[in-house]
Amino acid sequence: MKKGQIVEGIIERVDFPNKGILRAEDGTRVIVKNAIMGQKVSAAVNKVRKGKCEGRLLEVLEKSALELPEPGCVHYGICGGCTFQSLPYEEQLSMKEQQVKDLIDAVITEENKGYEFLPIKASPRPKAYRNKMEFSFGDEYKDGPLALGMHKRGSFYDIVNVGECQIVDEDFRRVLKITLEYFKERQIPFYHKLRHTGYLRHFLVRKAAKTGEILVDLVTTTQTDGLGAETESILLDGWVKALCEETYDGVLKGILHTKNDSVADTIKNEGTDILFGQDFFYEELLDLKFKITPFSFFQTNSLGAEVLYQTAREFIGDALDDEASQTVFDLYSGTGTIAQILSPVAKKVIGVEIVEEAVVAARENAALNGLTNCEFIAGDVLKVIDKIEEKPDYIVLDPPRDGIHPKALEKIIRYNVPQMVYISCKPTSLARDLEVLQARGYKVKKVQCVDMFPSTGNVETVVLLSKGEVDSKKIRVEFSLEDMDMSEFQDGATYPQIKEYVLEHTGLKVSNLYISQIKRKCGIRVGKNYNLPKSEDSRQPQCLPEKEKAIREAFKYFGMI
Ligand SMILES: C[S@@+](CC[C@H](N)C(=O)[O-])C[C@H]1O[C@@H](n2cnc3c(N)ncnc32)[C@H](O)[C@@H]1O
Repeated sequence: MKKGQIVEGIIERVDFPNKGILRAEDGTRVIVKNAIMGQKVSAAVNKVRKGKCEGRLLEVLEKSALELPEPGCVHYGICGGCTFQSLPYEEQLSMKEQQVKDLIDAVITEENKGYEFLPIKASPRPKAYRNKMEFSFGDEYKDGPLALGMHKRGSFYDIVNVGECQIVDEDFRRVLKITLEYFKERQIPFYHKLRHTGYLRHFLVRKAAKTGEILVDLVTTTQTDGLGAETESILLDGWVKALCEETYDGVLKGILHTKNDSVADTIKNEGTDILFGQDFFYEELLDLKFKITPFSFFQTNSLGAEVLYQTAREFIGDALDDEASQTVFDLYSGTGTIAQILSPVAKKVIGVEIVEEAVVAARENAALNGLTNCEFIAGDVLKVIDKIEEKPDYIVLDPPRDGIHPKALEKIIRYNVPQMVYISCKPTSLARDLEVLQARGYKVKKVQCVDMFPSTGNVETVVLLSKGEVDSKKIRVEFSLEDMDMSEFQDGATYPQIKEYVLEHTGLKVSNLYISQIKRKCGIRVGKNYNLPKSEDSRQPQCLPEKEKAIREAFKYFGMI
């Protein structure tokens, strides 16, 4: 198989999250992203590495028998947001369930083979389920009119207007439409990612499912020279007026303006002004109230989150015997949702979360809910757990997509608690961490998927882990980092892994050359002659400071520095 070759075939299956597998005529398996099981497609091979072949979807030649006659959204196929909109919801659920089961079965040890894989739980709303969207400004095609919506499928630059988006409700669509029309009429320039010029970048909308409260945030650069006769404050005042006039009274709680001049294509908080109202809103989950600020983590499907937390609570309920005397650790606690849900059944809950703003919100939320046995600590789990004096009887883990840092996982395992619940939003990282946990004596008891992201390839998984019959308090378990399979993380963290991490966390694309430059700066071994200049005085492009920072962050994550 060669790069550039065109292949045709039927998609045999789809691996997590959206990797269609096509069997080419010569028997080679080609990964075709965004294809659906049963579709006949053509693809252009764009990567051939170590026996793995990837292709870019060119055309769907024949629909799959599984697909609906009409997809559920007019933007389907163009918008990069939803891959599985054309599959009936039941099919989406069984596909995700199978993908997670396959990933877990591939790592499950012989003695854990009898674990219970419970049927997937559906999102209470398969449509209009999101409480948060990050829309981008751009043009629909080169030098086309202003657009505000999602990235086109497979494009880093082009934006598609998503005025009829089905995974949000009418209020999202209304504020989106008002905002696009307002800035389009005034011909306000969008931030051009290649030229680094322009003003409008992103539009963040959050709406609570239970309270109906809305918070919006316009993210711009500080480049106000393109605003013509209008000064920035007149322009923004007009936008606020337009939103307030056309949005129902009382539900629009705050209109914010965030300035961000970073090269990375992610929403960052470099200073936020309140243009109207307040910079927070309230949501309710399982009879508890939560204050949410623009940049702190909160599950994006509120009703689905209730199902997720209920599932975790049921698993924990099975495990906590003498509830009133147990100390529970909620690691990676965000705004403290899980801690507060567990508070009534524990002596004390300690949450650890890296985002300071989320910790402040968690404390406020606990007070708001009248809970007095929750403590929240700001910092990296890896470091904070060395400083906590109390020992947990029970641990709940809800890490970010990359899973748990191996050194943090080691420290967590050292607590030797009899039971843990692991909530994961990325089954591939979950499977990796389960391998370590099993090797350290944890048994996988139960696994259940909860669909929080209908029409997309993502899914949450809840796992109950147990030390089995072993009385953990009497056993001293010795292990060291040398015993662990750290190959994925040590200076062996591969270039593709570093690139993926940087892209996922900052939106920046970095080259092998830049990674190797920063490796050298950090004193990390670089493969012999890897991207060395051909001669001493030859000039190579130098890594921009922002990309250097992102690469260093990745090195830190992988424990390389
Ligand atoms: C999937 S969220 C879970 C949040 C919370 N449990 C919930 O359900 O709302 C993961 C959280 O881990 C936090 N986080 C990421 N890396 C961390 C680290 N190294 N130490 C502590 N928290 C971290 C993120 O900021 C985020 O709030």
